[in-house]
Amino acid sequence: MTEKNPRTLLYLDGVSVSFDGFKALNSLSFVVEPGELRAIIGPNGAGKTTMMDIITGKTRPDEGEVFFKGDIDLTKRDEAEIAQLGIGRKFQKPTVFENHTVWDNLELALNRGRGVFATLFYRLTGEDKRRIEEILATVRLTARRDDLAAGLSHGQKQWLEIGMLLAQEPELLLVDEPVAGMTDAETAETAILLKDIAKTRSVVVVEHDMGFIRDLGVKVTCLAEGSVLAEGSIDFVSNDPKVIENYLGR
Ligand SMILES: Nc1ncnc2c1ncn2[C@@H]1O[C@H](COP(=O)(O)OP(=O)(O)OP(=O)(O)O)[C@@H](O)[C@H]1O
Repeated sequence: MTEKNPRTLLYLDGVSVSFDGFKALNSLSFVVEPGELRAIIGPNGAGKTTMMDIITGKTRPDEGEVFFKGDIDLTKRDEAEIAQLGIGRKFQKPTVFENHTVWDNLELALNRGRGVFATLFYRLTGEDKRRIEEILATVRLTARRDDLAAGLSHGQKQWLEIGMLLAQEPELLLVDEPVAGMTDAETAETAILLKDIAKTRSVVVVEHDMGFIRDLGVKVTCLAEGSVLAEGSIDFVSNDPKVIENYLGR
């Protein structure tokens, strides 16, 4: 049982969910503190995606507690409400608007909460522009601001989408396999970028790339068969015989 602290940003305890009798999550407990960057590793089918689905309200747990910012019960909220509460999710595949410029993608993301009609007549304030400039710098796309998103590399599209999520000012950002398909240079830059982002919010990143996880240099949680197998520094986790047997040694 995990001790619940009112300052804890995300708190999962004893979370289980089954699909057709198969336990995808099995009494999972997981805690993220404000401003924390956490890496999640684990074999295929370990429950990493299902855990993200539970946090974002896509899947309901059969059992267990899921709280955000101390006392907000996420199991009672739907996906839209959870996004509104400040939980952003980056899926594996980038879904940027290819035929719009980098700047316009960020402007659209900034306007997302305003509704279609309001957006049509909305003019960016100086503050909005300053915010977009800041996001461009964070996601390393200042020099590409006027280029169509279609012309970006795969890695840059991933960064743009992270920028679009930042426009929503999430307190918790969930990022699923961001470096899959990236070049080595982009992968190294993504580790720096996520560390920058985690200076102002919490980030949970799922990845299989162990070099990238090592670059992050943060606490790692290894999931297997729907629960936590090991948790701690990368050296601690990667030397755990259970982790070697279930994941690294495969
Ligand atoms: N909606 C669903 N219906 C049936 N089974 C599901 C569903 N979602 C997940 N599962 C099963 O639950 C298990 C956990 O899957 P999950 O996608 O969470 O693992 P994962 O750790 O994200 O794996 P990967 O690294 O391959 O993405 C898998 O065996 C999967 O087939």
